[in-house]
Amino acid sequence: MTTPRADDTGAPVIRLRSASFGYADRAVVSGADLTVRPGEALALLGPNGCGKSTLVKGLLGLNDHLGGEVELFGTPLARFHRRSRIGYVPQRHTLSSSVSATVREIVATGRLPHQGLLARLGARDRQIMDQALDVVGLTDQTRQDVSTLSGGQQRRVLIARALAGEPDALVMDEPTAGVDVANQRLLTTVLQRLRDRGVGLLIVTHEVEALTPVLDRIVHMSAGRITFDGSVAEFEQARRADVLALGDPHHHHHEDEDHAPGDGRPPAPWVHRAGVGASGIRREAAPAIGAGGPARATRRGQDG
Ligand SMILES: Nc1ncnc2c1ncn2[C@@H]1O[C@H](COP(=O)(O)OP(=O)(O)OP(=O)(O)O)[C@@H](O)[C@H]1O
Repeated sequence: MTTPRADDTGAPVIRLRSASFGYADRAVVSGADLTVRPGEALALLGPNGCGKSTLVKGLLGLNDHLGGEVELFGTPLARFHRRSRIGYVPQRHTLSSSVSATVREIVATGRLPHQGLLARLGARDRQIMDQALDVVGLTDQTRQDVSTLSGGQQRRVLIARALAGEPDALVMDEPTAGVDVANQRLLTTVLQRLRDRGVGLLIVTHEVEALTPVLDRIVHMSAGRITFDGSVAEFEQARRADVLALGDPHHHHHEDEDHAPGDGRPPAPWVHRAGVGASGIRREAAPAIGAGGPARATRRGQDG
């Protein structure tokens, strides 16, 4: 039995149209248009606090969807239930030191959606887990308690867990943070292989250089808005021309730099997307979303 690696209908794995996300009705990300197709790898860049994590969590239904449309594999977010098709590596390791679990046990949870209730791990499950542990370089640590691992090793456990789920799309929030160069390379090779098999990849990162061989496109955000969406070469051009006010991708800025006011620059010619380029790069605070009523945007898919 073979599992299809990409959506049969050819629908984008992720599609946002003018999507807004936030917390408790405060929009942090506004008017985001973004499409990830099967076999496409995108990096999402931008300064600290611009809303990258909010965007990726939002499209997974992990915070408030305040406007616009979100579709996963062609299905509106509110009606999407095949969660196991999307692997998610959250930002910062969330493996609590108060929970005692081995590396293998954590990775095994990645197989849960593929098992029946109370089902035991079969030979195939074990094989996939072994492969996942191998590609992140943790084969020798499988019996170790995760609380004894370094931050970078814990990130690799979370990556292995996501890989063990055999997802058709992978959303990763800074997967290479704290991971040494050798393992970053390993991860890049794995991501390349997944992409070639039709898996769609959306990767939030501050370390785009390590991932460049995998990437089809780079998306850049600033102050809650997507300000660039283009090829790696176009991004490099834009960066060299300094038309995006990209800043230093490694720069960790302070609280008060968040949502910097407009810098008055003209819209970047590199911004390909209709609606961003056409209206220029908007850097002012996002308009209040949902002012027309309490409409929970998560229901939009059903309403219209
Ligand atoms: N759970 C939350 N509740 C309320 N506000 C939040 C929450 N998480 C993030 N925010 C706010 O949303 C804004 C964007 O944060 P987000 O984490 O999405 O940025 P980011 O681009 O991923 O930053 P970084 O590169 O530092 O990870 C920030 O102003 C932050 O304070």
